[in-house]
Amino acid sequence: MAGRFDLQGRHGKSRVRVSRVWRRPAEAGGHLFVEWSVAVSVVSDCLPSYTSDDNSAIVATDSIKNTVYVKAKECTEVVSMEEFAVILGRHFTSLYSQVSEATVTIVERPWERVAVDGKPHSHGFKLGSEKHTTEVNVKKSGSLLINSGIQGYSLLKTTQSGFEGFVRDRYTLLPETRERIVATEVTAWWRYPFEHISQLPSKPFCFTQRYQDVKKVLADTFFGPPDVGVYSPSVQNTLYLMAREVLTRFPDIASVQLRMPNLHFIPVNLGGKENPGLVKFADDVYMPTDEPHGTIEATLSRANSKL
Ligand SMILES: O=c1[nH]c(=O)c2[nH]c(=O)[nH]c2[nH]1
Repeated sequence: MAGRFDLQGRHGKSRVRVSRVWRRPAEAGGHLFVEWSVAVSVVSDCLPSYTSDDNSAIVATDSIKNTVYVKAKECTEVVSMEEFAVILGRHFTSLYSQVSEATVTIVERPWERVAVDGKPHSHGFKLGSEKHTTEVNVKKSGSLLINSGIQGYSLLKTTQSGFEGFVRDRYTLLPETRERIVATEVTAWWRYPFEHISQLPSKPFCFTQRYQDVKKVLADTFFGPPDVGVYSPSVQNTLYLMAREVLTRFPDIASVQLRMPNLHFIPVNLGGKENPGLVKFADDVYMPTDEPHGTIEATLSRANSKL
């Protein structure tokens, strides 16, 4: 077989759901709570398990799943999802000689502390919408890649958006406009600059704070100032300004990728022979639809980045 085929495999466990509570007293801010869906995938030298009945090198995916709970238990101090992913990646690549590489992906369920009578509750949470995600790759050498992101960040504004000057040919029906609703569900990914375990910051929780900061910069740029907003000539331009602001504000983010579907709100004009002008659109009644929708995405990196 050797020489004829090149076999590369990986295995792991997906959708390992784990929650953890860190029980701080109310005076210290109350309980911290997270719910994560973890996926672990290892590159492991266990080729005989593919080509024969020899499973002797396989770290069972069931053991991989168990490890997620063991490590969660061991995290007696608060950790961010990025740190937890690094802990798992280091574990698999250091404990098992046959594992050369591990990729750990985590999606957080967005439980948010509730406020009762305007006061943050010490142990009450409600589910939010957009999700923090991370994908961490750890190699046996200690080399590292950390990407984090946001999924399902739904943003909409009712004005200060238009679309003009695009190609007009025999296929074009869309009227030009300087007044429309723009809505999207942002997916963002960005890369942190740490390329080796030894470069990781020791300050706990900085990844979580950075997620909150990026989220705010994305939304603030999308919306503009609260009273007047900011005009968007296209989703493309708004996407670029959002990405540029992330790189400008956070020098340690090397590149950012944004996917922003254009979720259409179509002007409603109804009328027939007998009832012309039954509903005449005056920037008021729309038909929302996400099928079909525009797809707009781009990656912005620093020009001199080696990444
Ligand atoms: O902001 C937009 N970008 C497009 O590329 C596009 N295409 C389209 O039909 N509407 C829009 N809007």
